[in-house]
Amino acid sequence: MKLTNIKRVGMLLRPSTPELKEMFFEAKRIFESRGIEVIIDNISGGMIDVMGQPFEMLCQNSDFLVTIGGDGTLISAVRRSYRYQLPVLGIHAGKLGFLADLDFAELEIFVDKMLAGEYRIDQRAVLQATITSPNGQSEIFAFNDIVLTRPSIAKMIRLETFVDGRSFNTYYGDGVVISTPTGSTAYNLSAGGPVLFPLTQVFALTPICPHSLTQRPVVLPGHFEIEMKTPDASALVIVDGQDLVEISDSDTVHIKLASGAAQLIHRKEFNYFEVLKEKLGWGN
Ligand SMILES: NC(=O)c1ccc[n+]([C@@H]2O[C@H](COP(=O)([O-])OP(=O)(O)OC[C@H]3O[C@@H](n4cnc5c(N)ncnc54)[C@H](O)[C@@H]3O)[C@@H](O)[C@H]2O)c1
Ligand SMILES: Nc1ncnc2c1ncn2[C@@H]1O[C@H](COP(=O)(O)OP(=O)(O)OP(=O)(O)O)[C@@H](O)[C@H]1O
Repeated sequence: MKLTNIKRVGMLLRPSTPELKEMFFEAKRIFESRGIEVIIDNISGGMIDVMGQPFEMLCQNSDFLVTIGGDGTLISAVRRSYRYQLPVLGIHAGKLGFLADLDFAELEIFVDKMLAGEYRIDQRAVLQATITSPNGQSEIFAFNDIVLTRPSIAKMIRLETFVDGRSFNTYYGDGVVISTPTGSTAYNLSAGGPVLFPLTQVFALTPICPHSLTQRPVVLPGHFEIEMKTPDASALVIVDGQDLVEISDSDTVHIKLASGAAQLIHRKEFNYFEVLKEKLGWGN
C-alpha cells in the first residue's frame, strides 16, 4: 500500500513533555518546506502553546499521522485512530523505541524518500474485544494487547476460557495476556509468551504467573474467537496498558482479531529481526 497525494499530516506528541516543542517546529519546517501542511491535536498543542484540533477532527483532516515520543505514544495514536484507517509513523523520542523506531535525525531524509515512494506500510493485526454485560455491549480495539487480571494485586483470579464456543481452560493465577503479533514483544514476552512475526494473522494467549505446572502460552489462528468469564469476582480488562475497564462476574469478554488492520509506516529497509537484535538483544 502507498500514500498518494499527501497534503496534510496530523502530529501527536508524548503527553507532559513540553521539551518536544523544538522537535515539533523542526518537523513542521521539514514537512512544510515540501508542501505538506502540519496540524496538531489539541492536547499536544496545548502543551507547547500551539493551536490544535480535537483528536477526531485531526484524524478526519489528516492523510497520515506522525507521533513524536516513545512506543506508548505510538500505540495510543494507532489504537485511537484505528477506525480512520490512517497510516502512522512513529518518530523515536523515547527510551526503547521498539515500534517508534525512526530517529528524529533521519526524518528529513525519510520524508524525501516517502515523497519518492521509498517506504512501506505494514498492515498490523489489531485485537477486537466485545464486553457483554446485563446493561449492553461495548467494543474495544487494541494494538498491543488485552490483559485480563485481578483487581486486588494480593489475590489470584480464575478465568474460564472458551475457544470458538468450546470450553478450553480455566486459568488460575495473575491473569492472561492476549497479544497481537505486534504486542508479542511487550507484556506477552515478559510473561513467557512467544515472539510472533508482526505480519502474521494470529494472536497469543499467555497466562501470567499461572499456579499450574501445565498451563503454557498458545498461539491461535486469527479467525478463532475466545470467550472469557470471571465467575468468582470482578476483573480488570487492560487495553494496551493504557485504558482500563472493570468487569463483573456476570460479564463476558469475546476477543478476536479485528477485520481491518492498523497501518505502520516504515523505512523501506526496515528489518524486524535487526530491530529485535538492536532493541531487545535478540540472539546475544
Ligand atoms: N511486565 C511487563 O512487561 C508489562 C507490564 C505492563 C504493561 N506492559 C506493556 O506495556 C505496553 C504499553 O506500553 P507503554 O509504552 O504505554 O507503557 P510503559 O510506559 O509502561 O512502557 C512499556 C515498555 O514496553 C515497551 N513496549 C511497548 N510496546 C512494545 C512492543 N510492542 N514491543 C516491544 N516493546 C514494547 C515500551 O517501549 C516501554 O519501554 C502494554 O501494551 C503492555 O504490553 C508490560
Ligand atoms: N496519548 C497518550 N495518552 C495517555 N498516555 C500516553 C499517551 N501517549 C503515551 N502515553 C503514556 O505515557 C508514557 C510514556 O510514553 P512514551 O511514548 O514515552 O512511551 P514509553 O513507554 O516510554 O516508550 P519508549 O520506551 O519507547 O520511550 C507511557 O506510559 C504511555 O502509556
